[in-house]
Amino acid sequence: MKVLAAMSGGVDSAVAAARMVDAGHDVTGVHLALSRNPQSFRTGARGCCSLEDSHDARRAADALGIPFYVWDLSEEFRVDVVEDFIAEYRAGRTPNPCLRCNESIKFSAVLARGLALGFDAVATGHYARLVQGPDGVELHRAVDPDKDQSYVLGVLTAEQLAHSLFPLGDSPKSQVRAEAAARGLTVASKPDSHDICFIPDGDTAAFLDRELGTAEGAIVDADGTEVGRHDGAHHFTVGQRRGLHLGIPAPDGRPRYVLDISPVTNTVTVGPHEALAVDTITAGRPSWAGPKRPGRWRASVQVRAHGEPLGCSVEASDDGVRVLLDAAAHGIAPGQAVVLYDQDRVVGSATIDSTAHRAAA
Ligand SMILES: Nc1ncnc2c1ncn2[C@@H]1O[C@H](COP(=O)(O)OP(=O)(O)OP(=O)(O)O)[C@@H](O)[C@H]1O
Repeated sequence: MKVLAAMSGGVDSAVAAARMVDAGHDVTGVHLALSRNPQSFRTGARGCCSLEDSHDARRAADALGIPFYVWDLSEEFRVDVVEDFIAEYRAGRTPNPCLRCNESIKFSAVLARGLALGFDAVATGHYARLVQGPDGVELHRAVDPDKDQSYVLGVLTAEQLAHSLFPLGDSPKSQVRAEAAARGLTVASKPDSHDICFIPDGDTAAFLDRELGTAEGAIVDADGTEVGRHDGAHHFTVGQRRGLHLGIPAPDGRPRYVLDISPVTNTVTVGPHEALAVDTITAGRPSWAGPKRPGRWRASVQVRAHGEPLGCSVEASDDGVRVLLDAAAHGIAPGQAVVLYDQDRVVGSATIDSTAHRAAA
């Protein structure tokens, strides 16, 4: 097979590419330049699009003896990932940019280019497994639960999965690092990336302040009483407890959590933990990793990256899904994805629009 290995300059994608070479595929490495302002060698700051990363990816490709290219997808990334991220916060929602990047860059723009150039598949260092099932290729959780990235891959369609390869899904991270060292790859000890790649200093609030500006507004209790002030509703996420700096303590002395963000009135509503309880999720922009299931069916749902799977029933329509949780859950934020699983297998995903409590309806 002709395989395009997406090489970030990190240890995972270097080992993924190496395994593709070992498997006898005709492998070409590609590094994506995603930022117009790559971090300089002098700052030492690291993002997925820094010059160091591009250099590391090239060195890994050289060590593997494979051709290597850098593709500039910074405009697509700016529009589809960064602008979407900013717009979502502007709308009072909490986006997941890694998921959007997988959806529109790595397995869309890159895959489309790769297929047009005669490649059969894109291989990445994501931790997830592809399993051949009765209806085609299935996406499953990785064996290493701490590294499992099936949630951020939950947006991939059956068509995209058919042209994807995840060579690391069966391996624990420790094994991947040891393998990189044994192969003599210089990235073997490079630290894992954690933050949002286009915010390398990790200060999301400052990034959003620069993009959206600051705007003072009210923090109110559920009955509308003002209990504090904020300087930008985009600093908050539904379920957040820290950083509220309420002027007036709650009468019962218990902590308050963000219940709702209204961008129209620039108001943040807070309340006690139990007021966060919801058991019904309405989500749009659905995508299906296999055939869409009619009627009401059982699944487990993950509502945030690294969240626990929750038992639920699902009703799917053309424009979204309704998820009926078996038990109420707390802090489910609009803008995040619901990823639906059948055991370890991803069935599909959608983006949370609203939540409700059936008993309160
Ligand atoms: N700038 C990039 N260019 C090419 N591929 C990339 C880039 N960023 C990420 N990828 C691909 O997406 C995969 C997952 O990206 P993620 O940001 O989660 O990296 P990671 O788990 O830290 O992996 P790595 O150790 O390879 O950086 C990478 O393993 C790689 O295959």
